[in-house]
Amino acid sequence: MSAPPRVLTVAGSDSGGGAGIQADLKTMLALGVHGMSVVTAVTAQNSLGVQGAWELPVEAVRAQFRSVVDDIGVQAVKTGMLASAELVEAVAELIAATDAPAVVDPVGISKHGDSLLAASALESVRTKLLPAATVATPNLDEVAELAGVHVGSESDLREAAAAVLSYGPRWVLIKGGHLPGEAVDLLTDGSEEHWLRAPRHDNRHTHGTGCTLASAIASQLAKGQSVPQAVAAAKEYVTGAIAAGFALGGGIGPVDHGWALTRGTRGA
Ligand SMILES: Nc1ncnc2c1ncn2[C@@H]1O[C@H](COP(=O)(O)OP(=O)(O)O)[C@@H](O)[C@H]1O
Ligand SMILES: Cc1ncc(COP(=O)(O)OP(=O)(O)O)c(N)n1
Repeated sequence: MSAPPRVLTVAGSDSGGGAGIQADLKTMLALGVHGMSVVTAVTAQNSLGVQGAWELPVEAVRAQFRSVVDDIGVQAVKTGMLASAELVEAVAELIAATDAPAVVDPVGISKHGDSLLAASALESVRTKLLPAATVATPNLDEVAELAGVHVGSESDLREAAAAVLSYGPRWVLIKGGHLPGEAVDLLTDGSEEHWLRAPRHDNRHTHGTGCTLASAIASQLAKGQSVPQAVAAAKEYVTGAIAAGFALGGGIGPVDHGWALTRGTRGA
């Protein structure tokens, strides 16, 4: 039997299982690829927020990456929480030297407002990490932090995309999830433009949306899809996961990574 496509996530651990490494690996399983991980940081996290975060040494991150890439090989890489300038720079160097496409989710703060990236790392994200990205997937807070563009409505998304593209990713997907109304995102490489639209689901249990979308894009790229195809398929997947998001703990519950596998059977 032939091996499935292999996808590597380089991200932080979310003990609550809704975002980070855990979201990425569940997404990869749901989308039929073999998921692998490089842990960059460990968070103590639940539906109420982030109670603690600890970075791994750069050496441990490099060693995990080499172990996976040099033996098993990867068809796509996804990056998430990188915590510090040192980790951002090390990971940027590793992915730039790898042939596989890289989906860079420049994670800054969690939905609860907890910081997952040191302010001192922003310049390394701009100058080292974004240029190594095949697709960068900032949300609106990250666009404001990285590029100084404040998006107040859909009509600002083009300006935001141009600003992020100026740092060098091949494609950018600006996620408009924090805007009111339809959930609209803009994918562009500076010449092609793809608008992705989905109905907004009035569900507060949306923890992990960004991680889930980025790892779904990486999974589809690993299967050989083009960037626009991969992003369209990933948008459909994350929209289903948001619609099925469920309550856990006392705060914001996770999206349902397994929605397409377990449709109608959860809780049965
Ligand atoms: N309530 C919602 N209903 C439908 N789609 C949503 C909703 N909230 C976010 N999205 C979509 O989820 C994806 C992730 O976006 P977003 O939540 O902005 O990312 P992040 O988790 O990085 O803040 C985007 O495709 C966005 O349009
Ligand atoms: C360990 C870890 N990594 C990333 C995030 C942010 O995840 P995201 O998908 O953007 O979801 P929200 O936290 O915004 O719901 C995280 N929380 N933890």
